[in-house]
Amino acid sequence: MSEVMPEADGLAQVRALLATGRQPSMGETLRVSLVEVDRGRSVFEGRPDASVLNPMGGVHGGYAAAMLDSACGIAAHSSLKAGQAYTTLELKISYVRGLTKESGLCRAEGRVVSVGRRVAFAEASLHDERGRLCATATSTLLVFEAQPSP
Ligand SMILES: CC(C)(COP(=O)(O)OP(=O)(O)OC[C@H]1O[C@@H](n2cnc3c(N)ncnc32)[C@H](O)[C@@H]1OP(=O)(O)O)[C@@H](O)C(=O)NCCC(=O)NCCSC(=O)Cc1ccccc1
Repeated sequence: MSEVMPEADGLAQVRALLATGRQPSMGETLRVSLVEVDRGRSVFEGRPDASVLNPMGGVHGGYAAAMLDSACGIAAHSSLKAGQAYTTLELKISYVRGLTKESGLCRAEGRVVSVGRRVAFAEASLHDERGRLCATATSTLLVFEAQPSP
């Protein structure tokens, strides 16, 4: 994204991605989509199915982790100035309720807590189609100067 619009701020970059209607490859693999973005806020949706189960038959914990990491990351991205980049340093997940292939359309909403010169903090929560809280996350992200593309 920042490679495509390096002169734009984070919100403009994410909005440009949203406008294409395409998802990065991880989103395509998991069939998880960014559906909303504002400055400091993002929403992802996904419908877990039989392709994302763990050996116990529940939804693999990585599915919710991927949605929550994405929600925290894009919430932080949308708060950045032009020329800044970021990456997740740490992600803490609380699995409150198990997801199943019957959970329906799940929504992960991310929110930035603070953005400093070097570190951003974000949090996210994931609800199932019935509106039940299934998982929460807190994330620490490193903010750094974007490297120009070679
Ligand atoms: C069950 C508990 C851990 C604890 O809940 P508590 O503190 O006791 O709370 P509470 O009693 O309020 O129950 C809440 C609701 O849960 C239901 N329920 C309760 N017990 C069971 C049960 N035994 N089985 C099924 N459901 C149970 C209970 O009826 C209630 O539902 P209801 O309101 O009646 O409709 C809950 O926090 C949870 O499910 N977290 C999600 C964990 C998760 O999904 N982790 C990620 C996947 S792991 C992975 O992938 C790693 C891996 C990968 C690859 C290879 C190997 C491994």
